[in-house]
Amino acid sequence: MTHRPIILGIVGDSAAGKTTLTKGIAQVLGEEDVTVICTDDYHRYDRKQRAELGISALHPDCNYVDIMEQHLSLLQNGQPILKPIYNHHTGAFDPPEYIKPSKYVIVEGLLGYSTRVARDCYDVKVYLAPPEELRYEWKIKRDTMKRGYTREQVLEQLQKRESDSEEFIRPQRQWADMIVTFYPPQDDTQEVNSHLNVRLVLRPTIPHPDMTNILSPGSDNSQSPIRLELDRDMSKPVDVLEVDGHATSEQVVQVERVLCSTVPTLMPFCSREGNPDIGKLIGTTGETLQSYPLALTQLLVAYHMLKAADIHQPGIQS
Ligand SMILES: Nc1ncnc2c1ncn2[C@@H]1O[C@H](COP(=O)(O)OP(=O)(O)OP(=O)(O)O)[C@@H](O)[C@H]1O
Ligand SMILES: O=C(CO)[C@H](O)[C@H](O)COP(=O)(O)O
Repeated sequence: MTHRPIILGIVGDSAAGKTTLTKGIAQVLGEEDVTVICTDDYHRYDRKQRAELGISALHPDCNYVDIMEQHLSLLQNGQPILKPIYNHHTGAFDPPEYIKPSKYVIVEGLLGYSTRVARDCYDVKVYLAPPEELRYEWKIKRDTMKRGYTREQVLEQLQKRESDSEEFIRPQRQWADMIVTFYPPQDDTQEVNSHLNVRLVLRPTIPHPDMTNILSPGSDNSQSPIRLELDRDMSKPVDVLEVDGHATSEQVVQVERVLCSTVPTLMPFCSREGNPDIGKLIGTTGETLQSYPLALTQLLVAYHMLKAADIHQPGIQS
């Protein structure tokens, strides 16, 4: 019998942090159990053709959205796919690869929630929405260091793509179960990336863990480095979990405890169990950073994957 994998979507604009979050979650779930698909592989044109046609990679017409949908449906049914490969170093396509889905599949990319068929394939949907200034900074550093662009070329691209970002990328926020925004603390715009705060918008489209006991009843939590608040997102009511970059290990452990009390299989991945890699990321200049806000984000997403596995794959979870 073919087991149906649990599928996580991670969508957001270019350099919003999708690959970084994907790597962290795969590390939490165990890389041998995770298949990662990047939807950049479904680009219709290579870099040279896009420049000639004057079309951006963000436009649905610049992508084989139909093949992406078909592959998502196959993966959802536990079937293998023959996936194209877009190579960011050469700006061209490599020979396709044959992929069999593991227990968990993470699909990250630009247009993952752009159609109903695609959206219906995910168990958990995350959208990344850093402030545009931070995203620009990340994109300039990443594209100049890893994709062979000059700073001027990246800035020109960002400017040219803005209308497609507005029309095709940002509206996908509405379909997410969880919206993740890393941002620098207000009092320090030069804050290093490991101390960024995170704002997690939790939509009631999936059952989130009950975190009310991390609040001291009756007290004002506005000054606390970890806060649970009620708010609105796209005019709909949501819960918001805020974690400041300077939250201490003890405070973070409190939240980890809440997550692990409902999903004990998450326990080995928590920082209190001595998982040294949780929250680690490679910075834009290749340096290794560690962030508690990132660690908690990874754990919360992993929590939802493990919960979904409990429901859809009973018996095969370790
Ligand atoms: N949470 C974070 N904290 C600090 N730095 C981050 C974070 N997320 C991403 N970055 C930095 O931003 C850069 C771009 O991130 P990443 O490659 O994950 O984006 P992406 O959304 O996958 O981009 P693309 O879609 O263009 O491939 C990374 O090189 C990393 O240094
Ligand atoms: O928006 C992007 C997501 O990564 C890239 O710009 C797009 O995939 C094209 O890649 P490249 O710039 O390497 O040709």
